[in-house]
Amino acid sequence: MESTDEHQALAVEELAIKANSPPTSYIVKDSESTISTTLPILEIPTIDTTLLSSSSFEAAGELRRLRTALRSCGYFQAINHGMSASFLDEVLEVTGKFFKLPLDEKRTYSRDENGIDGYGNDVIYSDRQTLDWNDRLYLHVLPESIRKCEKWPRLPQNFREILLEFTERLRVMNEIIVKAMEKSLDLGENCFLDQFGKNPISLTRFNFYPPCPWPDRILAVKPHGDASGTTYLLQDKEVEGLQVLKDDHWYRVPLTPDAIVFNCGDQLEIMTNGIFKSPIHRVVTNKEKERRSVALFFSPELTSEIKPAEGLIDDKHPKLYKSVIDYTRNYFEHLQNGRRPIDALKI
Ligand SMILES: O=C(O)CCC(=O)C(=O)O
Ligand SMILES: [Fe+2]
Repeated sequence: MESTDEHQALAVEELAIKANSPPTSYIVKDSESTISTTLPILEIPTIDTTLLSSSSFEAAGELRRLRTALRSCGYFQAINHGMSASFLDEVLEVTGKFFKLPLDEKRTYSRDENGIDGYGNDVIYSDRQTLDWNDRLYLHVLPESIRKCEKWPRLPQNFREILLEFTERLRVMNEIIVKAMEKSLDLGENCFLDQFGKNPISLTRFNFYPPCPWPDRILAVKPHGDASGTTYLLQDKEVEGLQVLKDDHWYRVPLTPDAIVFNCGDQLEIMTNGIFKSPIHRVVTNKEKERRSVALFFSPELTSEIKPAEGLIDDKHPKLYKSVIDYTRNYFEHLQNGRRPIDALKI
């Protein structure tokens, strides 16, 4: 178990069993991050989703809290989102069941060389890359025309049904939240929604993090800002791991039973001319326990031009980002080469 190539061909779940020393390609370089699991907890506000779209007196206060949260750290926890606790349990349960299938079965859904959808781990762009201690399944769900149905697990049997339901619930919630963002910044209706286009893209990432014997040297997901417009995360109920960089310090994101963790992605940072932050976050590993999470990313349709909203730009607030079409195209390559993809668009 010494050669780098050999490690790269393995699923992380296999490495977790076979490696008897930390695999070189997974060890975090000193310059990248100092890993600690004993950090302060990030106080992220709780936002009532239903209240955001109501016309009640309290709605204005909720919109202000939303704006404050997204300006300061780009995160909040959404409650009152209409999904029952038992449904969210099912989402985590089908995720766990999929990753517990035999490796050979999971590999029938392996990602194609140039594709995104399917089962696998980090795509290798260079031999200096640091790999993540994470097996994952990526599936596009919306628009229907871009689904790669052959990568959708047939087991567990209710997997597809749960994925469709979860996506539909979050699609509706995303519209409420994006509209609330427009309102909170006093922008015209649909100013951001129009940039998402008629057929926004939804991409789901099912994450499985096996226990890692070297949590102080290996990260489960290295620091990144999401490529999306908006991200909705269902965290494991018992095992923490997500950390966020705020004012140059790392904080732990608390577990949020029955809540959905929201964060802005890079494309929303661009649309808001940097007012809302796409937070840098990472995931640490756990020595004893495995962890699951499900992230759902909404992005503008591929032909849509993403740009800072006109209403946010004036003499005092110049445009900070160039316009871009298909932001996600070069995202992974930049990221895996240690660059922050959004920096390439800064004016
Ligand atoms: O597993 C988590 O808590 C977060 C995962 C994440 O950041 C991602 O999938 O982009
Ligand atoms: Fe992320």
